[in-house]
Amino acid sequence: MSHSPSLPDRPTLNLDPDMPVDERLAALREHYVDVSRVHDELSDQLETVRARQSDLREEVTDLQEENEALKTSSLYLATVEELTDDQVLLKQHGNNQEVLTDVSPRLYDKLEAGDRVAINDSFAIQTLLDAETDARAQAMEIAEKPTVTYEDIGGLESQIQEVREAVEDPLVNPEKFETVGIEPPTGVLLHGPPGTGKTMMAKAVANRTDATFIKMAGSELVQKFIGEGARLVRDLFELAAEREPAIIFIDEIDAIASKRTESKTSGDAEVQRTMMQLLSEMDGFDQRGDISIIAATNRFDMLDRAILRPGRFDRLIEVPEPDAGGRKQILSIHTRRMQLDAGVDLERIADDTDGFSGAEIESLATEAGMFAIREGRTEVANEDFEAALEKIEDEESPGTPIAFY
Ligand SMILES: Nc1ncnc2c1ncn2[C@@H]1O[C@H](COP(=O)(O)OP(=O)(O)OP(=O)(O)O)[C@@H](O)[C@H]1O
Repeated sequence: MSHSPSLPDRPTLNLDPDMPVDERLAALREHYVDVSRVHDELSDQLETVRARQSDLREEVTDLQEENEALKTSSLYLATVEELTDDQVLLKQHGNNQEVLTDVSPRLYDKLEAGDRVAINDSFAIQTLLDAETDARAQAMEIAEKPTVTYEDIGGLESQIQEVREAVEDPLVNPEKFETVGIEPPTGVLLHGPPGTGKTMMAKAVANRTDATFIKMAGSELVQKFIGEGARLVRDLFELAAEREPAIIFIDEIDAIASKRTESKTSGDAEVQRTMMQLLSEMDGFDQRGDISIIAATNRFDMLDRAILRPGRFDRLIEVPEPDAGGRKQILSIHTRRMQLDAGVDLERIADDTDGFSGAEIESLATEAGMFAIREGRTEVANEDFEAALEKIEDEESPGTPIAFY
């Protein structure tokens, strides 16, 4: 190594047996002095090397820490749009921001338009995602702490109560179940028309329990990640185990757990494998600790009953379309940050919106706000809600299924 100091010459001793004794003694003394000197020199060198070793050890520890920090800090995902002469045009996922960034020639050679990459805060490419990581990152939505709370959900008091008992209590007070001597439900299935607050409820429990919220959409497993469904389901449970306490939310579970159809296409076999993986993950579930599973569907009638057996999705909660009281609450929630004219009668609007889901009521409120802006007003008036209602009703052309529940 270039840093190592050169070793001192080894002292030599030439003792001629014919030499007189006093000369041999003198030679030995001299040799002893040489050896002592070399010993001292070597000791010094050893000390220097030890000091250097300890410096290097410290450096290694620092680098390891830095490496860990780099590995654990959050990265964003982006897609390579174009490669210019020596730069890369990226589009960040989520906000669609486009950036031009420099890359090392080594990485540049590996990149192609369409590749997905992980980038840091300064848009520097950290890694090219392989198909596996890519699918995992895309198929799952992970939120450390979703912001939705029970107060943001209108009109589902009894459903919220049931969800709290079935999911929140086992996570927060597991001893309650132990004392009584019952097993908490394994999985909770929320079923009801689209846009009625099923996802919100799952997020609100995660918020309340400080659990990581991990969402996977059943439809994406079978449409987007063909051939990878079963592996992604395994990954989903593995990830939850790494992040526990965690709430796994499987949206549109009907896409992977529908009653078996007559046809025997390869697509069906794939869906079947994905469902079998889900069932086997759930069957081996009790050792998993702080993980809860919530699934949602708006096609309850289509479900394969195998997933509803005890130990699987054994707690069913119906989330219906809101009634007038519920609609009024949802309207208040979605207009609470809006400036409303004193003439706005939420009760009347709730009566006029029979058949609307929570999501549709939210768009009604936004639409009314848009009408006010268009009129140059800052307060939203009754007429804006009326105009919004008319617009939404016009858009629902006959024959378009809003809800196929
Ligand atoms: N009960 C509700 N209270 C307040 N807002 C609601 C309610 N239901 C729906 N919303 C609004 O509609 C949006 C969509 O709701 P959510 O995603 O929870 O519906 P969902 O039942 O999971 O729908 P889907 O079956 O289509 O996945 C929410 O972000 C919220 O703004």
